[in-house]
Parts: sequence; C-alpha cells; structure tokens
Amino acid sequence: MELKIEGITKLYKHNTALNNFTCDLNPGIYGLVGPNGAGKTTLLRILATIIKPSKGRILINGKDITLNEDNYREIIGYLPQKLGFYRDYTVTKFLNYIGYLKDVDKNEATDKINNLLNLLNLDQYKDKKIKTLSEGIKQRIGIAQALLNNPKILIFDEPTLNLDPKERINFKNIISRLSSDKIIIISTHIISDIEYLSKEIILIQNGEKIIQNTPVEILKIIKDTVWEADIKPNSLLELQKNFSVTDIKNNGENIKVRIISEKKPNVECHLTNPTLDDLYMFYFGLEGN
Ligand SMILES: Nc1ncnc2c1ncn2[C@@H]1O[C@H](COP(=O)(O)OP(=O)(O)OP(=O)(O)O)[C@@H](O)[C@H]1O
Repeated sequence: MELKIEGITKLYKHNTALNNFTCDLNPGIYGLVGPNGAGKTTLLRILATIIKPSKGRILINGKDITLNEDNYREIIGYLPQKLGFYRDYTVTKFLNYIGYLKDVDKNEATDKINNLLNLLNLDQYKDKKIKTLSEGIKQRIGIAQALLNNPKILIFDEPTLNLDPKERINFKNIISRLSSDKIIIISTHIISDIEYLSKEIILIQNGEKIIQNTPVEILKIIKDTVWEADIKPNSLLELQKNFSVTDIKNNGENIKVRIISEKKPNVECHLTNPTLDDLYMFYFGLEGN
C-alpha cells in the first residue's frame, strides 16, 4: 500500500497553512513533527477528508482518493485533537454508535468493541457515562473509535497529549503492534513519544516539509553540534544569550547543560550524541524562544 501526498496547498483567507506539501508513505509509523501553527492539523484533516486542499491531490495506490472518497474513508481511522463525545452515552454505546456510522457489521461490532476495550485497558469503564471520565480515558476511547473499522491508514493528531506516563507507554506498545500492515501518521510536539517507534520523521514548518527521513539519518544532520557542559549556575544566563541551550539538569553545585552549536562553545564542554529533541531545538528552538 502506498499513500502519496502530492503538492498539497491549503490557503485560508489570510494564511497559507500548507504550501506544496509532498510526501510518500508506506506501511509503518511516521512522526509528523513541527511547532505550533506549522500545518500538522491541516494536513491530517485533509488526509482524513474533513477539509479539501486548495491545490494538489492524495493518491492511494496510484488512485486519486477523490475518485472514490467513500472507499477511501472505509480504510482510514482518524483521531482528531478534540473528539466530540456524546457526554451522556456510556463508552459502549458511544463505540456502538461510531461503529454504526463507520458501517461496521452489526454482528461483529460487539466483539470488536470488547476486543478494543480490552486492548486499551478500558474494560472497567465500558458502562460508565463519558461525562464522568478523565481526559486521559477519553483519549483512549478516541483511539478505540479510530481503530473500530480496522483501518489500513491511521491518522492521529497529538494522541498522547492527555495521557499519563503509564498510558503513554501503553499507547506506544499498541501502536507498534499495529504498525506492521498499516500506515500510521502521528503528529506531535513530543518527539520522545515517537522517537523509537517511527520508521520516518517528517519535519514541517510554515506549511512546508523541511525533511523526511529515518531517525538515524536525520540525526546525522546535527552530528558534531550537540555539546554537554558542567557550568556554574551564575553563568547560565550568559550562555543562553549566546547559544541554544536545550536542556538543564541539576548536578550538585553545578548544572549540566546541553548546547546546540556548530562551533565549540567557549566553555569547558564535550560533544555528545544527539537526540531527536536536540534536532527539534536545532530547527525550531530559536523560534520557540
Ligand atoms: N480554519 C482556519 N482559518 C484560518 N486559518 C487557519 C485555519 N485553520 C488553521 N489555520 C492556520 O493555518 C496554520 C496551520 O495551522 P495548523 O492548525 O494546521 O497547525 P499545527 O501545526 O497543527 O499547530 P498546533 O501544533 O498548534 O496544533 C496556522 O497559521 C493556523 O492559524
């Protein structure tokens, strides 16, 4: 299976949310990473056929999805950033309702829902009304509804946003189990959530793709630019004025900092292995500041 995003542009009245965005996706997990306003949600909403692009097209196995949008919708699962819930429904009733909307076979729906409740550790909440549940549990229900039609393409917009650390790990385990025969696209600011899962990372900024590659290849870009130093707390401010400091840790009397710099900073420091968090800061850190 191949999903091709071909020259997608999305224009709003005063904004270009996406600008000639092109990328090819095959089964596996893709991390879509970029700062606020980069165009991630817009791209995912176009992929989920919620909105239409101003220009460009999406092809599934070489065929434009607009030729048979219903068929395409049958093979996608989408978890938006904010999912509308029927607050008075129980979890089971809500999932049954989504199953009905997604044309899931009535005879199979109960089994499918029970399996998903089990997979996502939601058994104990199945008869609870949605309005009584925490954001994290609701997020898991959102993941369950996205999986209900056993989609071939899964589109997740910030899926780990409201999850606690245990639920984050659970989410990662589930996703990695699903990824063998599915295209999974996950947008996030939290690179560590997708670092070890992603086949490829796609960096997006100002509606444009900056880079798409495997984590190993992508990290080569910042090889020899990440430094570690032990400094006195009172020299931190000066250092931050001159360099992008990406991490600060208490280290007894001193503090340990990570610095991104193409030239060796003028403090006692040594090169260290870069992480995808460093990469994020390399591209977007100054903008974030
Ligand atoms: N309905 C809209 N009308 C006008 N501009 C919009 C609309 N939706 C998004 N935009 C603009 O398009 C750009 C991309 O927004 P988008 O929500 O896709 O970014 P994002 O990467 O998902 O950001 P975030 O991480 O904050 O969710 C932003 O400048 C945003 O203000």
